[in-house]
Amino acid sequence: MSGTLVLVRHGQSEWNLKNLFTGWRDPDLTELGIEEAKTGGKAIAETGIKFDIAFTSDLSRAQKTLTLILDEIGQQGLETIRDQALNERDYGDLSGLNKDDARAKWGEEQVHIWRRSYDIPPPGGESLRDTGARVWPYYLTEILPRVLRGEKVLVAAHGNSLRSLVMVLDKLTKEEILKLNLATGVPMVYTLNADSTVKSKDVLGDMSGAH
Ligand SMILES: O=C(O)[C@@H](CO)OP(=O)(O)O
Repeated sequence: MSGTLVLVRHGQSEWNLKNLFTGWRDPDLTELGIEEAKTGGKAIAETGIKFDIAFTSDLSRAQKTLTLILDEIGQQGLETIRDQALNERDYGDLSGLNKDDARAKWGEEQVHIWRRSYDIPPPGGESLRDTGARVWPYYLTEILPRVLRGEKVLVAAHGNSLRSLVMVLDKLTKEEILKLNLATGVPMVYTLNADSTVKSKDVLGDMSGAH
């Protein structure tokens, strides 16, 4: 029996809007972010999926996005597990800095490497590989077994914690993951085979504007 896994990045946060590195800091959603979460929820509602459980991180922007989605799909009160294993990549010393100021200081290329490379961490923070080293075991032990039992599972998390998952699910190389950006509030619907590989992937929205 194959279940369903829906991954969604939180809606725009105050610090996304201000163009600040966020990581484990905890800004709220913006008005636009609230709308994005609702739009993502409406898109899920159209599929008719009813979830058995939801997972989210320890950070408000992901938790609020989840609440807004659950409102839209009429599943308020769904059992939800919060865990910091799903938190955003820790941006270390860059947390709270403006991304354009960082480019001016360290150069466009270096900042892109810190933001999107697989194994080069920002100073004092986590690389995508480091992030995956906590997200992936959590997925394997807590989330995947439920999907393989046929449950429908919703995960509301973050740009880079989800990139680390998508990298493995979609079998992306280090080069391919460098180019992958996830849009805020756009759900990705996966069905899995019994061997845990991906059977289908459906993106409910537009990822092309993501940066
Ligand atoms: O600041 C962050 O924590 C992340 C997500 O917003 O930014 P980036 O897209 O640069 O990895």
